[in-house]
Amino acid sequence: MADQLLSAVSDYVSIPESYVRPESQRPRLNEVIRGANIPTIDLGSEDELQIIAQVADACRSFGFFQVVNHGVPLESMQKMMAVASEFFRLPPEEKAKHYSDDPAKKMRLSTSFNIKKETVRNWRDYLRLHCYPLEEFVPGWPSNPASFRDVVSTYCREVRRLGFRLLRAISLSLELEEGYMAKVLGEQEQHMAVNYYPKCPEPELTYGLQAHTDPNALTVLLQDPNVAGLQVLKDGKWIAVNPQPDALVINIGDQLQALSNGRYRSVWHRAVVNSERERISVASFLCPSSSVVISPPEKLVGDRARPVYRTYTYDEYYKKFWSRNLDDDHCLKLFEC
Ligand SMILES: COc1cc(/C=C/C(=O)SCCNC(=O)CCNC(=O)[C@H](O)C(C)(C)COP(=O)(O)OP(=O)(O)OC[C@H]2O[C@@H](n3cnc4c(N)ncnc43)[C@H](O)[C@@H]2OP(=O)(O)O)ccc1O
Ligand SMILES: O=C(O)CCC(=O)C(=O)O
Ligand SMILES: [Fe+2]
Repeated sequence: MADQLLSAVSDYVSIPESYVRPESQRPRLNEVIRGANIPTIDLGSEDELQIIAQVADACRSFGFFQVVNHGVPLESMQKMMAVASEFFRLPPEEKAKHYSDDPAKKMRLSTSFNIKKETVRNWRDYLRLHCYPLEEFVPGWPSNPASFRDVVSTYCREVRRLGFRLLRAISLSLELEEGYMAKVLGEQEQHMAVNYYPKCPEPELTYGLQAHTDPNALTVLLQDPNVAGLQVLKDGKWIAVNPQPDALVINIGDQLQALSNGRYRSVWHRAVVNSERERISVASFLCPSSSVVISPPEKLVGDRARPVYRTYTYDEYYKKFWSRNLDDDHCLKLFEC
């Protein structure tokens, strides 16, 4: 029901019980490392070999990096954030038209993560869109704000181009042919989560989105340049990602961890909230289509007797992924040989 949306209420003075995590699962914000940040890679550099080396290093050590000079125009990023903000400011009755709890829907507005299933809620509303091929999905997207479809489809096209450019760099960084990952991952699906995290009066007690890894291949995250909230797990410690105004955040998803035979890492990350400011982020997920077979190339199996993970289809993987809780053990563990 649409009245479950956090954005249907103008301000909270305390958080309802249904959002309060048990003591042992709280974010412990005072223990988070600030000022360390994830690597930043300048994709505009003329030194391609250096870019590829930096990509290899970031994917191995953090599984996360920010990119600048990435080819997505700043204007397009700003318009995407503006239209997302306008969408969540629409009157509740307008947003209610898009509300659904059914995860199989290809366009829906919902709250938390999966309210039919979870025991504790997240401090988050989200709009989820299937984005590829655009001509199939755009007619089903919201038409209010009036510029929504134009702005979001332009942004989606640009992000897709960036995604394929990154897959090329990732292939080369693993000493594979430049088109290897794009070919193996096939005609990739593209999904978007527009995340809205309202101000939260008790941010120590809850999450925007609890710890998880992304089940897809590669994620491109646009975030509010002025409000931090994304945190990445590194060596057992949570590191706060400081947003850079012109940067996009890239992370390796589970499928690239499997295809690289464990060399590149799909790492745990989470979104926390704060009491001062709302935050918006826009996650674009490049996903293999469901029939794609995931198995690393011979070259990356190397001298080992067998790959780290057994061969599976993406369909098999994401059914398993969704049948668990988001913060259970790493889903790839269930596919180890
Ligand atoms: C953490 O957030 C994410 C998400 C992503 C996503 C990257 C992708 O790769 S998206 C590609 C996967 N496709 C979808 O999510 C489309 C929506 N779901 C479906 O089409 C189907 O549910 C299904 C995934 C194909 C499974 O179908 P079926 O076998 O018929 O079983 P169901 O009864 O539909 O679902 C099983 C179980 O999982 C729950 N669930 C399914 N999808 C989602 C979802 N998108 N979000 C939350 N929960 C989901 C469903 O409710 C069922 O739960 P039960 O307890 O009722 O069994 C990338 C990065 C991210 O951070
Ligand atoms: O909002 C964020 O910073 C993280 C979002 C995220 O990890 C996701 O949507 O998968
Ligand atoms: Fe994520």
